[in-house]
Amino acid sequence: MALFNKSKSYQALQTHYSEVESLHMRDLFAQDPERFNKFSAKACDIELDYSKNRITEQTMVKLFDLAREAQVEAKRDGMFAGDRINTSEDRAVLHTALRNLSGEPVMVEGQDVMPEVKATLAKIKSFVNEIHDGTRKGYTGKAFTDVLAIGIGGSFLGPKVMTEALKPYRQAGIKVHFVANVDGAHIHDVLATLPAESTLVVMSSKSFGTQETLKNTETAREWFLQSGGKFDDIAKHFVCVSSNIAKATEFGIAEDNIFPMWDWVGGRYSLWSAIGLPIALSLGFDNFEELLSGAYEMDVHFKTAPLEENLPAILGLLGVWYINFFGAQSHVLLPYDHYLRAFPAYVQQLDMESNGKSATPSGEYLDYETGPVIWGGEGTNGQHAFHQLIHQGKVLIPADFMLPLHSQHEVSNHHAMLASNCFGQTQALMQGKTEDEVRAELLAKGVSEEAIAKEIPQRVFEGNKPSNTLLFSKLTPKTLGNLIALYEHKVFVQGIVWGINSFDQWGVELGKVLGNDVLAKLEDSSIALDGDSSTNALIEKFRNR
Ligand SMILES: O=P(O)(O)OC[C@H]1O[C@](O)(CO)[C@@H](O)[C@@H]1O
Repeated sequence: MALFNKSKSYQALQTHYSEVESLHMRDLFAQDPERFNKFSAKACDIELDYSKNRITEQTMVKLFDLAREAQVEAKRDGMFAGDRINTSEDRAVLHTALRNLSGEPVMVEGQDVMPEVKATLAKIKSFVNEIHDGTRKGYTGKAFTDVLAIGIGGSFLGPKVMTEALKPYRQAGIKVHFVANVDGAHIHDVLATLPAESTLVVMSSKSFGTQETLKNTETAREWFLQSGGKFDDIAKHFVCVSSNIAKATEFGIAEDNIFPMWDWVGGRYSLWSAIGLPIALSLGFDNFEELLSGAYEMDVHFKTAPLEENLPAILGLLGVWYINFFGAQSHVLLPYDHYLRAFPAYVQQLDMESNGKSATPSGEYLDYETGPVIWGGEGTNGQHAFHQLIHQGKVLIPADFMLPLHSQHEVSNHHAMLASNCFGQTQALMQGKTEDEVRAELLAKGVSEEAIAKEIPQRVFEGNKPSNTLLFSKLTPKTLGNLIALYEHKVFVQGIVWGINSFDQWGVELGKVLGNDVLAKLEDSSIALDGDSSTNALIEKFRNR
């Protein structure tokens, strides 16, 4: 198959781009009162308004052609069917099996994985229920009051962000705390607040080989032993989630306390597996199941809806439009929902670790851009911080706005104010403010012509800045499942279009290897410093601190 930028549909889009580049959305809206209806779609609980994009009907036709030429539909079906699409690691990619509520088998190498998936869910359910009803107790006979969840990357962000997003659904009587960073300040501060006799430690590491997680777990174990726990009590207080059962048992975790996961679940796609145990501990198993069912709903939509109505396809293709034709290098996520404030950080790993690639699986280097920088933060806070650059900076930053129609807490008219800011921002980004409007405003204030001439360039908003708006009724576990799966599949669509493997992450390996080499040098000053002069000097400074 031709590389993305050699394909017929890419060439067609390039010609089309030169025809539409100068169109202003302000005019497109004025010319077509049906624009919202033409460019909006709904799936599950999510309504997507993508009318404020620099597109015409022809743009979308051509983008769908691009997806078809890249065989997005066939490859999507391959992923759901267990094809080994993570070629560099020779693995299937089956996070969708973890929320497969269809009752249909999912085969990997001739074996149905669903019985194992269901057995693990049953194990999570009974474990969580026993913690919540106090059947499982700590070493002094007290019921558990706290959970210390240790993990990093996909073994941290999913559980952390979901439990934060679903705060109103948390179970009373149990608090979940997260530690990821190897910076001792993190675990120090968290441990200082925890009662050892009623704290359950959940260590999550797919590989059971991640330096930060292993160190934090060792530190937690020492703390436990120094706080009154005996060696034999460890089994009551420490459980782990891993696909590396051998390493976990070698580390001293009782086999019964290991929740399995599988190599066909990528770390950044793993919150649906036992990696989600802290979510179930925080919210209760039923809410965890609701999260899974929301993701399943989106899977069904992604699998069955024609591309023209397919939310992940639409979002993915619009991203490609801006990255590869308009030269956008970043994409901003703007949840207008306090509980979703960490959502950009979650999607940052999902997207950047998946699509931060520069070669095809068959070994060709790419001469076009792939994954963008993902960033963002909650509205309205960002409006008083970084939105300035999106409105008037020299770079084009497509935005996704997100808003629940109902707040978890209807306090006074806060929610209407929040919504008005969200919608008002998308409107301002789209329409901008013209020279004439600025002039009229300043003339009315009695400003001189000379001053107006200087002021105009500073006060004009070019507008024509693209945004999507995603509305949902309320941030429930199910809707959050919809939303996360939507972004997972968006990333998949883009990866297919760009012809990359979205499921490996070789780019993080070199840093790990060099980090270990440096650690040895920091801890043993007899090791010769044989690196570059900068790294040698930095090590020297640390040795001599
Ligand atoms: O669950 P593990 O194996 O500890 O890995 C944690 C994270 O580290 C990474 O492998 C990157 O270093 C991520 O992909 C993963 O989510």
